[in-house]
Amino acid sequence: MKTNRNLEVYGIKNVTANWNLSPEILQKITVEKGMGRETKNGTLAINTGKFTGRSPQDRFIVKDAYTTDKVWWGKTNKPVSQENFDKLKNKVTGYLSNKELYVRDGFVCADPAFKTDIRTVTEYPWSSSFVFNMFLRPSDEELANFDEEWLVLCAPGYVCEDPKAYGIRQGNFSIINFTDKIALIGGSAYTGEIKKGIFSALNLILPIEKDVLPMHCSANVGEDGDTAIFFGLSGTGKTTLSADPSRKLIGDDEHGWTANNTIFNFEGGCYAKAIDLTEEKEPDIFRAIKPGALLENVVFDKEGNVDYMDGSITQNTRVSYPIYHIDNIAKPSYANNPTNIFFLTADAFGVLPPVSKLTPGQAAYHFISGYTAKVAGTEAGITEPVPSFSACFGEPFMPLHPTKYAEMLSKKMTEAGVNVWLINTGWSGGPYGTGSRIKLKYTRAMITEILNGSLDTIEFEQHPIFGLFMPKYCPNVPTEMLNPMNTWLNKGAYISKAIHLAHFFHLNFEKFANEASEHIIEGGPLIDEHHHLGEHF
Ligand SMILES: Nc1ncnc2c1ncn2[C@@H]1O[C@H](COP(=O)(O)OP(=O)(O)O)[C@@H](O)[C@H]1O
Ligand SMILES: C=C(OP(=O)(O)O)C(=O)O
Ligand SMILES: [Mn+2]
Repeated sequence: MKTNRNLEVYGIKNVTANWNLSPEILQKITVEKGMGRETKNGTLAINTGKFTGRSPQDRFIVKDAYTTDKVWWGKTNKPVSQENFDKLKNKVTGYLSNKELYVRDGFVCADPAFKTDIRTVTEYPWSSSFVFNMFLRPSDEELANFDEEWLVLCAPGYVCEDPKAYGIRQGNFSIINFTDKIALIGGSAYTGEIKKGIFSALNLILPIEKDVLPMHCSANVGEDGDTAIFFGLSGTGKTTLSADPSRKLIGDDEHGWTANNTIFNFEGGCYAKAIDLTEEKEPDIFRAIKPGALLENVVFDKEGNVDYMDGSITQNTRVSYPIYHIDNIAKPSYANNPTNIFFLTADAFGVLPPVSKLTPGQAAYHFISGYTAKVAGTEAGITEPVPSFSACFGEPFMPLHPTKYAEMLSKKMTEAGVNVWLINTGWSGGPYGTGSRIKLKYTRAMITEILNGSLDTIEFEQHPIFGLFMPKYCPNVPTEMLNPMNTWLNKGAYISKAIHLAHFFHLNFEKFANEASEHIIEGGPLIDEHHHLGEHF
């Protein structure tokens, strides 16, 4: 059934709807309305207002017959009733009525077998530019056959005045309704809520209905067709490290792994961090910032020169652009099974080795644990790195129990015979504040050498506390940094910090211990929960 172009069916009345405007026109409108400005090279720059990052505490899922038994309810997936959702949706559609709105019909999932049409109705013109950049852009034919499956309603200007009466926490909210297939966003203009809302929806639908493993990862593919994927929480390097001129980019944030031994991108664009961006360090991303891209919360002077070092609005300055702003891309955005999987973690303690190889048990353990330090900005209230565990390297977006995803991943990894690596893109030489962040050029070199097969013949040594296997040598990387203990002045301090972190791992894993098999539990740190060192020490 084809969808017609009538917003009244959603309860949005008497509007001037601007349908599928081009990025050029949206940019013109945004500037004319004083909602944004052009930087020196003609890129549109806007401010997202009060929210410059996602607000995970205000993310809800409607608890109903479809979701009740499927969702892993708790702090991450908070329930809201159908009744409250309906009331709030009425408020939002009432608010959006009598306005000039921007509607975009696009889709997600680059593999045609999973194509899902999405209509996004936004209050602001530049939100529609974001959607153009980030979702997949239908051809004329696809547009003519557009068959709306999901609806995103994005009303940043609507702030709920009486949140308690609607079962929500505060004025802003992001709610997913799986039965009505609606993502309802109010009170926040942060564009990441739009993409991560639909991602969260796919993270339940795809594994349950389509036997596809959804992954919070970036992906690229080499000339020989060898695919690499990079899991990691926000700020760990998915976008940066997947933009590698020698490999074709598949996508920077959200992918599915199918039962047919392929992986595909959900999106049609990239959403990169812009803080401290330089052309020298990140040439592909820097050059992707041209007309069509959308800069968020960056600071620039009267002439429009952007100062990427300036984090005075937020550390989470961002830019979205369609994937074709990157030169070397896979077309369409899919490829065969990965041969290498990288788990990216930004360890704020300076404990984890910059590169290590994981056994299957360790891979499952670290995937379920999802250790990283949250870096400043992407989530409200985070201003300096905080150690955290986020199951599947993406807990805020995963509606199902983490072991569901872990089981699928384990099975696929074994079938595909893939190598799994843990890459610490965070600190070495001591904790955040005393040590320094591992240089991007060294992290890139480690990944390049792994992908070239240089580490296939290298000897590994086992980390005494984490049990991880660290290469003794890696071309183009200083040898002394490969074992993190060497980078600390005080070895005793290193060992006690490592034990401290191992203890955090054990504490966090307790909640999964009942579900996890012996072989997964053995993939954890070698010391037991009472700080006793194992035989390897
Ligand atoms: N060794 C490193 N590896 C990866 N990124 C690094 C490294 N050192 C610093 N960075 C910076 O960390 C940030 C990583 O962010 P990004 O790639 O956007 O992460 P994600 O896509 O996982 O959210 C970038 O700003 C990058 O320049
Ligand atoms: C856009 C986001 O993703 P990431 O930081 O992982 O790129 C986000 O988490 O808001
Ligand atoms: Mn990213």
